Amino acid sequence: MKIAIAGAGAMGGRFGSMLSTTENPVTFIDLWAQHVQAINAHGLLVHTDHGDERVHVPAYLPQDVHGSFDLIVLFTKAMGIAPMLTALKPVITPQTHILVLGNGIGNIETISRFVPKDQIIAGVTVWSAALNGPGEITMKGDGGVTLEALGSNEAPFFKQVVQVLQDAGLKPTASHDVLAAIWRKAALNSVLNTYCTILDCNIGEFGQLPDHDAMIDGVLSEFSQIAAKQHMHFDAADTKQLIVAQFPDDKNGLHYPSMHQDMAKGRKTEIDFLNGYIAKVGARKHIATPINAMLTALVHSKEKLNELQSSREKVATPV
Ligand SMILES: NC(=O)C1=CN([C@@H]2O[C@H](COP(=O)(O)OP(=O)(O)OC[C@H]3O[C@@H](n4cnc5c(N)ncnc54)[C@H](OP(=O)(O)O)[C@@H]3O)[C@@H](O)[C@H]2O)C=CC1
Ligand SMILES: CC(C)(CO)C(=O)C(=O)O
Repeated sequence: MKIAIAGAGAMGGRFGSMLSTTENPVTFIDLWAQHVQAINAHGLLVHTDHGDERVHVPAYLPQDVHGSFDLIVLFTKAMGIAPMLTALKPVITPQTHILVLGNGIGNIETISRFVPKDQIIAGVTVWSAALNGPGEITMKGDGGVTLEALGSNEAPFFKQVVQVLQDAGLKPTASHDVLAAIWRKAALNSVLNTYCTILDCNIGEFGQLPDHDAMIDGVLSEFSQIAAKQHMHFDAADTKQLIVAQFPDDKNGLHYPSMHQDMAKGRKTEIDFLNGYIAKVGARKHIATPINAMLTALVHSKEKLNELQSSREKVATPV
């Protein structure tokens, strides 16, 4: 199976590195030229629980990729999906399947604008990773993948994908209700990613805060109301269990969520696909979602402050 990782940052780097241990050829595709150059020059430097290694996988800018792929694993941010698929149009054929495991609600709808539903495999992952700089990632802790073929889980290609993920040690589980899994993961991210970003802490530290219970319950109760309105299966108690399961150091306790990483780098976050989605639907359907609306406003305010501070620094730096 010819595999491309489109968006070879933290998670793309992790999945590409692990998949490259199987017999299937892997190609990295990323928009960041310096990152692509570093991977091609020295391999991707990967810090793991078992030491450091260099992973040698060819990397390309989207406009330089040729040929076609059986599977494109999308690991851009939610807002990067449409630009990446637009750039990859020439290498997407009717045989190409797109696997999307990124965070947020609405990714399937975005991808459906580019390929028919039966070419999409959707899911979620609680593996974690951090992009340290060009050509270097950290991938520690434990995780898993939940996925479903939007065509049929009985399709031979889907079974092959599950086997390849299994061979790579990525711990896949085939699901028959991936939308419920996506909502559960989005709720987890709307708690962990958002609070850790606002409070500037990692997941283990958040778990030690005396008020973490009330903070979790506030977000999840509004998720429950919006899910019920949309006829979506959502179990707040089960989601809370999954959140609490991330606190130990050997799970994701030492991890700074991807939103925290984005904020630290002065990038836009995925807040509009998480708490922001709940607040937006709440406003449209006249359901009060004050907690998710306030958290969304706080994260957008931090993004704005980053922007103001960096433009002040630019003005202050002599040329
Ligand atoms: N990091 C983690 O531990 C986890 C992340 N996820 C999810 O996986 C997906 C990929 O995340 P992650 O690997 O952390 O991301 P990274 O920032 O490490 O990079 C992923 C890719 O997204 C692009 N990108 C980064 N920021 C932006 C932005 N503001 N706008 C558009 N494109 C951007 C990068 O492109 P460029 O080369 O141009 O920078 C890169 O190709 C996200 O949906 C994330 O929520 C899920 C589970 C865990
Ligand atoms: C690892 C995890 C689950 C932490 O919230 C995540 O999805 C992220 O960092 O975006």
